[in-house]
Amino acid sequence: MVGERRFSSALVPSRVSREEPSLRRDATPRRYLMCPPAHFKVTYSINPWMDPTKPVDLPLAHAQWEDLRDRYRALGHTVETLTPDPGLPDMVFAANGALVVDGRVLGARFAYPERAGEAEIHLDWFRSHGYQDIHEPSHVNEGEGDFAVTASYILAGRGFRSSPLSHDEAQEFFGRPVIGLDLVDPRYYHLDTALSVLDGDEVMYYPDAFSPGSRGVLRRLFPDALIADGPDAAALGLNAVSDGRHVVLPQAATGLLAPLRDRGFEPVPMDLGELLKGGGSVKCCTQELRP
Ligand SMILES: CN(C)C(=N)NCCC[C@H](N)C(=O)O
Repeated sequence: MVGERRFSSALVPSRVSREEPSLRRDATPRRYLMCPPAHFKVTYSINPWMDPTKPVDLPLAHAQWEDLRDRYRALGHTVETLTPDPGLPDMVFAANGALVVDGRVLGARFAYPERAGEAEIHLDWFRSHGYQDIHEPSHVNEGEGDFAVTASYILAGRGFRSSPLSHDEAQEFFGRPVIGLDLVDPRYYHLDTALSVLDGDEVMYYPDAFSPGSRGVLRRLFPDALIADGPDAAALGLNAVSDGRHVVLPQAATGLLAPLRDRGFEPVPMDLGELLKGGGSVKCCTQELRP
C-alpha cells in the first residue's frame, strides 16, 4: 500500500536521496513554551496511561524535564517557561494549552474539568508577552495535543478530546485548511500521540490510531510518510518534536531511529519515563510558538 512501507528508496524525498548520504537536513531555530513539572502527580485518570496507584518520582520527573529543556537550548532553540500552578498537576503538558500559528493564538478549552484552569493561565501568558491576536475558543480543543501544523495544512484530531466544531473554528481563525482526522484507539487520544510533523509537509504516523477514512486521507496527503509500527507508537514515539533536522523523541521508540536517519534526520532520543505516567512525552511538554 502506498505510504505504508518504510525503506523503499522510492519513498525517500529526492533531496535526501541515497546517492547523497552526506546530505543533511536544515534545522530552523524554534521558540517553545514549556512548564516545569513542579506539581506533577497522577491523582486522577483521564487517559489509559494514567494509573493513580503508581507512584511518581517527582525529582526524576523534574530532572527528565530539565534535560529536555536543556537539549532544546543546546540545539539553539529558545525556551520560555510558564509558572506551574499547584492545583493543576497536568500543566507540564504545555502543548495542550494553545495553538500558535503566524503569531496568532487560538486558546484551549479542555475536555475534562481537572485541566480546565490551564486554559486561562496560557491566555494570560500570551496577553502578558505581547501577543495581540488571541482567540478565546467557543469549542473544546486541546491545543497542539490535537492540532499539528504542516506547511500546507493544520491537521486536527477528534474522537476523544477536541470537538469537530473546533476544527472549523481553527480554520476560520487561521485561514488555513484544517483537515479533520478521526482517532479511534483510546491509547492515542490526542493527535500528537499518533502523528508528528517532521518538516514541511513530511509527517510520520501510526495508521491503526486512525479510522479507515482518515487513514485514506493521510495516504493521499502524505504518500511518502514514515509509517510507525505498533511498538514504536506504544512507546509514544510519535510524540516527537522536529526542528527540520533534529527529531527529539522518546528513547524507547528505537524502531524509528533508522528510518529517520535514512531520511536525513538526526534523532535525539530522550528519557521522559516519569512523565509518561501522565500519558505524555516530548511533544506534550512542548508548545511551539510559531512566528
Ligand atoms: C501527547 N499528549 C497526549 C499530549 N499532548 N498531552 C498529554 C496530556 C496528558 C494529560 N494527563 C491528559 O490526559 O490530558
